[in-house]
Amino acid sequence: MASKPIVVRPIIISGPSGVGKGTLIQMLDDAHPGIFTRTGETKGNTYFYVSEPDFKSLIAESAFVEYTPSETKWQRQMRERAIIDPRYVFIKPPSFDELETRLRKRSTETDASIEKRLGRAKRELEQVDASGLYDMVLVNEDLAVSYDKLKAFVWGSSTE
Ligand SMILES: Nc1ncnc2c1ncn2[C@@H]1O[C@H](COP(=O)(O)OP(=O)(O)OP(=O)(O)O)[C@@H](O)[C@H]1O
Repeated sequence: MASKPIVVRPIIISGPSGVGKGTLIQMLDDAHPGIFTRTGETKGNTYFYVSEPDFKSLIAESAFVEYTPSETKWQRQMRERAIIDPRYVFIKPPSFDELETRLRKRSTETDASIEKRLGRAKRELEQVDASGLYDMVLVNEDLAVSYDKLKAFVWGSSTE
């Protein structure tokens, strides 16, 4: 008897900069090495940063299979094309002030960069509820509670 194919549904975790995505993903990865990220996949190694002029040149050279200026638009395109069927999680901060506090405490950005990230976060947060895109919207207040909720979603079907 032929065995049933295993259907793997990727999980796309998004949310404003500084909300705690990396922290939560790291916790999942530590608990289950190799399932969520490949060994050796790290920021600054797996991702490549280019300047805006270089990015525009690459677009002109058709170097990308796909690019988009807006995350929401990209996620909508993914859904509509239905090539893969990911589950989408959006991580929200408990408040905008708390997001700012986390970004400042992390001390990885200049003030100008923090302002830019906060401006973008405001626009992203305004779109989330109306977008209807997300299978789970998780407010990352207490890290341990958030991790439990994320785990329940990843391994089960909880949408809370
Ligand atoms: N629930 C939480 N309560 C308090 N601080 C938190 C919580 N979750 C994460 N943090 C802290 O907030 C900061 C930002 O977290 P993190 O770097 O994971 O954000 P990110 O969403 O991955 O950001 P980016 O998209 O810029 O990489 C870190 O210093 C992290 O320790």
